[in-house]
Amino acid sequence: MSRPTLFEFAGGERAFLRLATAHHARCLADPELNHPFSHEDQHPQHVERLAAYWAEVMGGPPRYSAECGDHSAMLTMHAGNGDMSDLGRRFVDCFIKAADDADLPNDPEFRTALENYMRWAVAEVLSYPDPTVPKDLTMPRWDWKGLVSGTAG
Ligand code: HEM
Repeated sequence: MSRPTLFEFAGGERAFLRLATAHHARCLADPELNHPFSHEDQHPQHVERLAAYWAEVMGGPPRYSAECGDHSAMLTMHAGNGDMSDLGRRFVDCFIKAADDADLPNDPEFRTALENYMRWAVAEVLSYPDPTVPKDLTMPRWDWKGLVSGTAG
């Protein structure tokens, strides 16, 4: 029998929704991260979109690509903000703690894969301090061993 994807192992869409909800709550509670997340024009479905994005990266259905946008659009949304390394560290920290809040499986290999993904993903977001992001970057796919396919960042 083949090993489940990280998406399946986490518990599927409901688990990712719990993770994104917990992560967003932690971002709002952070004294620095709450600023970027406190704009009035915040997308009303931000948490659902974030959950769909992470789920797709971890082997879930391609809902983000089908309904929300592509990887280049996601990076463009974060680009052009100069040095965000402090926010990036805080973002990773919130993500690690949110995995506990959301009751994701406590398996050490699973948690390491999640953490490695988020460190990699934040580094990619931070690599665009200027507004220009290449078009048509493919969605990354992350598995137990790391990056399987998609942008090399
Ligand atoms: C420095 C760290 C980060 C900050 C401060 C940040 C901040 C934000 C903000 C302010 C939004 C827009 C919310 C809205 O108006 O709806 C957003 C959207 C989003 N972010 Fe981040 N983000 C960070 C890192 C990341 C990373 C590393 C990922 C991916 C792993 C990510 C994935 C997304 C996605 C998928 C959306 C929703 C896009 C959509 O609505 O289609 N973010 N982020």
